[in-house]
Amino acid sequence: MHTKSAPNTPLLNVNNVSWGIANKSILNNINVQISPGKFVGLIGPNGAGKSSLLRCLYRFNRPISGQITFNNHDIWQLKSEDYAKQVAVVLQETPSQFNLSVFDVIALGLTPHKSLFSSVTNSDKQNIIQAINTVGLDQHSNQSFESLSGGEKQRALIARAIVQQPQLLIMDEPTSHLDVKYQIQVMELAKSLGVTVFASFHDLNLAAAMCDELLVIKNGEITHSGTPTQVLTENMLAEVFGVCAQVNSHPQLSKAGNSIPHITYFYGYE
Ligand SMILES: Nc1ncnc2c1ncn2[C@@H]1O[C@H](COP(=O)(O)OP(=O)(O)OP(=O)(O)O)[C@@H](O)[C@H]1O
Repeated sequence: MHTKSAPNTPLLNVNNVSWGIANKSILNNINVQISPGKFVGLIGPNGAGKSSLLRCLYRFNRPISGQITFNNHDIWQLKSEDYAKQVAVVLQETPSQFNLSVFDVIALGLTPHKSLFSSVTNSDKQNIIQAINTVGLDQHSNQSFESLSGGEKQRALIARAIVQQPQLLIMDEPTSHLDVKYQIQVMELAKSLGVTVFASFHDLNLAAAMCDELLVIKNGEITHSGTPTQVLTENMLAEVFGVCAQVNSHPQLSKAGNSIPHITYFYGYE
């Protein structure tokens, strides 16, 4: 399946999706539309349902009701390898990659595109090397993946996603263990790929700077959506996150020339 969606058709459409476990409702009637080429952020307090929703999108959680379509196809009707060709996932916890080298981990991005016994071609190798260079890991290509720093691991996983050539990149708090430089670097790298990205964030200022649109989830329901300026208001921060904050404009504009909201938190308020 390689159909591209028309510019105004959502790439991903989440229609009235609910999910829960053992009679506990965790996601309630979620409606989300992600347009092609957008960088969309998912924010919300701990336990709000961010990972649960993202897991529904990469078919780890099967919704109890509702439908998720990708390019107008129900994702549960697609063959798993077809969906894996189109959707790459970068998670917060790096899965153990045994003793694979950085090169080998990045080469795993080819897996959905290869039949069982087909070998890595010269052009595949060139694509892998190019992805390694893009994320700045050329000096680490033969190093074992496990020995990389946290930020280098996340960059290697993004390189794996680049090799996979997906239409949609899903990222679940991919920067939460990283220092501030790597947080910015990993997100800017994801943004530079030019693919549609749906990512969850805890750092709301980073989300404001990176995202075209934000969705807020609380208690398993989407409560706010829109541009960062529309969503990141002092009222929303008080209602949803329970914090007292002031929202100003960041001194920089976004690459598209839009104002970027910047949050200053106040301490000592209940
Ligand atoms: N497999 C599961 N079994 C039982 N409860 C679950 C399961 N998955 C999620 N939950 C519960 O659902 C709620 C939402 O969890 P989820 O991980 O989606 O939240 P989150 O917004 O990603 O949180 P955080 O910001 O803390 O990572 C939590 O109360 C969590 O304990």
